[in-house]
Amino acid sequence: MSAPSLEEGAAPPAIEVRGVTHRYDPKSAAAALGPVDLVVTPGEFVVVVGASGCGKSTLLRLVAGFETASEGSVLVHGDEPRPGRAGLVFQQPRLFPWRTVGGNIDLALATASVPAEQRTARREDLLSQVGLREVSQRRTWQLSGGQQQRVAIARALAVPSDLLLLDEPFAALDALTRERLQEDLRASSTRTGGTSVFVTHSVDEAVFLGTRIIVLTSAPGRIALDVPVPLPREGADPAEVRGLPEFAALRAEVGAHLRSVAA
Ligand SMILES: Nc1ncnc2c1ncn2[C@@H]1O[C@H](COP(=O)(O)OP(=O)(O)OP(=O)(O)O)[C@@H](O)[C@H]1O
Repeated sequence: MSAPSLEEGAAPPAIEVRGVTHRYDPKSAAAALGPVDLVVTPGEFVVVVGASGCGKSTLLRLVAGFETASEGSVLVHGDEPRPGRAGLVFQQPRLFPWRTVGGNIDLALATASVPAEQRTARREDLLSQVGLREVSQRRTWQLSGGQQQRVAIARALAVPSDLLLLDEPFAALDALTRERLQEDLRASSTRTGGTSVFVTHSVDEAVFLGTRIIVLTSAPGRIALDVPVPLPREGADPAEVRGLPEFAALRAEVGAHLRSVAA
C-alpha cells in the first residue's frame, strides 16, 4: 500500500472564506460584507480591524454559523460552520447572573459534554488560568467588569475547541485590565496553538495580539490589507514586545491603512 501523498494527508484550513458577500436583507442591493476571500491556517491569530459598520462582526457571525453567506462559501476545518463549534467571547460577557463564577464554568463544561468526574479539576484549572480561583463561589454580578470578562474567556476556553472567535471582548474595560487580559490571551493562544479571530477597533491591540492583521474597507468590507505580524511570541516579555521598533512600524502601517480606507 502506498503512503498517502502530502496533498491527500494535508489538513484543511482552519477557516476558508471563498467569494463571500453577505446581505442581511436579501431584497436589498446593499451588502454588509464582501466580497471577501480569506484562508486561515490552524494556529493563526487573525485580528480584523476596520471602520464601524464595515462588516467585522458579520464576518465573525458567518464563521460562527449564526449567519449563512448570501454568496460564496465558508468552511471551518473543512465543514459547514455550525453554532457551538467555536468558542465565542463578545464585548458584553453574557454570563448567567444567578449562577456563581464556578457555576458558569460548570454549565459550559456540561454543555461541552465533559464527563462529570473531570469537571471540578477542569473548572479549577480554567479559573486559575484567568486568575479567578478565589472568587469561584461569588455570583457574577458581584464581580468587576474585568473579572466578568475573564469568566467569559474561561467559559469560552471550557469548550474544547480549536477555534476562538472574539468580538471586541476588551472594549468596555479599563486600560490596565485590558492590557492584562491581552497579555493572558496572547500567552494562552501561543501555548495552546489554537486558531483565533479577534475583532477590535484598537490598532495597538491588533499589533500586540495578532500573528496576522486584516484591515477591511468601509462598508461593505473587503480586504484592504492582509499583513503578518513579525513579533516574538513564545516566552516574549509583553513590555519588550510593545517597545520593539517593528511594533511601532506595523502600528503606523495599519493605522495609515485604516485612515485611508475611512477617507
Ligand atoms: N442583524 C442585522 N440585521 C440587519 N443589518 C445588520 C445586522 N447586523 C448588522 N447589520 C448591518 O450590517 C453592516 C455591518 O455590520 P457589522 O456589525 O458587521 O459591522 P462592524 O464592522 O462589526 O461594526 P462595529 O465596528 O460598529 O461593531 C452594518 O450596516 C449593520 O447595520
